[in-house]
Amino acid sequence: MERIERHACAGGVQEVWRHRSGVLGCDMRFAVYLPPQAALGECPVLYWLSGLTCTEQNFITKAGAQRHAAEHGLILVAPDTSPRGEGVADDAGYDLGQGAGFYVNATQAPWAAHYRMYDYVVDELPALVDAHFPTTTARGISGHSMGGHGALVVALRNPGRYRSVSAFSPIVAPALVPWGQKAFMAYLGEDAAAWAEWDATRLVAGAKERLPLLVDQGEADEFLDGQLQPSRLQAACEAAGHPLELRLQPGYDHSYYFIASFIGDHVAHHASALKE
Ligand SMILES: N[C@@H](CCC(=O)N[C@@H](CSC=O)C(=O)NCC(=O)O)C(=O)O
Repeated sequence: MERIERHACAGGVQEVWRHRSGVLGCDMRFAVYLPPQAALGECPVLYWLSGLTCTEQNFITKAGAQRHAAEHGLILVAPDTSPRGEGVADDAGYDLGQGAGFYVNATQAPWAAHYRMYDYVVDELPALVDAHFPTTTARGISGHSMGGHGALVVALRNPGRYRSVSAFSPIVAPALVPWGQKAFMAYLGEDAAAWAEWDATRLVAGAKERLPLLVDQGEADEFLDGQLQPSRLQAACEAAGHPLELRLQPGYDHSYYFIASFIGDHVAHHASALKE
């Protein structure tokens, strides 16, 4: 593992690391923010999953989360959004292939050889982070759009592993919208049953743990009706009795300006669960 960036930030340190991923079969980068408290002892970790077209850079350069993490003593970890490299399958579209891993384990050629972002986020990355940084066992997970879908699915599929979960503008029902349908057809094939395992609105009904979901959604989001459809998550949560706080924010779009406006609330939400 090699550190390739280090910047003083909000009293702590923002770093970017490169490592060989055995799960993905390629070199990967992830960002880690170490708050000032990490110099003195162990801190809980909040994982952030970014959206389509992102790398590990978007969140750390645009969201302004570091000052909130410093206030609450949380380590932030933000991985890249897919495997990458010359030998890794790709697509001409921005919504499939490199930059668009969708946090699933692909089963179909040519994607299955490298696209296992779920295993990477759930197992390989936390093991690496815990081995190299001063972490407690307390973990939260959040994300945006494709990464919001990823955060919800990862938390719902892993009862007991995360103490908190939240999302900005998540793709809540990927099996029913164009972004998700394109990715799932490519990565998972035609079997609808396989798709349901990666769809938050389908997973809520059978969730083994009723971990409260915090979701922020901009009402002026250009993808709201076509790709995001948060009312589907609301209906699924109501039917299952799953706690959901869905906050519709007037005037906000899909961008990181929206995330930057409310990331403080999300970090505080995670901190209250992670520091219990
Ligand atoms: N057509 C756009 C789509 C890309 C886009 O909007 N990406 C979002 C996430 S969308 C869902 O996962 C994003 O986070 N972009 C990066 C950023 O820094 O804003 C395009 O290709 O521009």
